[in-house]
Amino acid sequence: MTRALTEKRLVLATHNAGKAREVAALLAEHAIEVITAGSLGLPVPEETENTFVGNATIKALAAARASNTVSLADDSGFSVAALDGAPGVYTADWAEQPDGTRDYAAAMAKVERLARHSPDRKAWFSCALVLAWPDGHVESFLGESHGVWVWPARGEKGFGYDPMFVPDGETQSFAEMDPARKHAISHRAAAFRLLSEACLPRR
Ligand SMILES: O=c1nc[nH]c2c1ncn2[C@H]1C[C@H](O)[C@@H](COP(=O)(O)OP(=O)(O)OP(=O)(O)O)O1
Ligand SMILES: [Mg+2]
Repeated sequence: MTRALTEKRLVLATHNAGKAREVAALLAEHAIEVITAGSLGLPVPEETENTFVGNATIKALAAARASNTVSLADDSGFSVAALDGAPGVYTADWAEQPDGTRDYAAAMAKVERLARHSPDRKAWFSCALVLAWPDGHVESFLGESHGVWVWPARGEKGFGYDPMFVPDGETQSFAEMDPARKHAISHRAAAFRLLSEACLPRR
């Protein structure tokens, strides 16, 4: 049985500020407040699964158990058809530098270098959203946004790989468009729509 989300506050189990901003905005539309994992000093669990839903489940359950509060995790990534779906669940790893910081310009350049020889420019973002309760119950949702990768990367808005992705039917990259536009058509918005249909009681 699907479990409804009746709480008005939940823990957002992410340490990524770009994601936190987008998910908090989606929740605010339903008058749900967010407690950040950072403010509770929650540990960053290892993402050992090979699916987005698997890794989001690890992060959501760890936060729910540690905080004794219903928690929402987002695991997401960028996939390129010519690379058989890579970097996929390893999207964050491709940006990781030896000193632990992330360099997205370098990560995007790596994608371009490996994919430039293929005429197939199809790419997509995926987002798994998992809600977890302290008793171990979970609800999972997967959203995608399909389009093409472009080079050179363009735009300053958004975060991560946004500058090299143009969704189908759009001319601007995710990093060029108004945040409200990304918000309406993104993988994260698609997953959130499913979550909201399944778990958010209609008022
Ligand atoms: O809308 C997006 N626009 C651009 N890039 C994006 C997007 N959504 C995810 N991404 C990238 C960021 C990160 O390189 C990877 C997710 O990795 P992922 O492990 O899920 O998140 P994370 O480590 O940044 O934060 P955390 O695990 O604490 O939630 O995909
Ligand atoms: Mg992560």
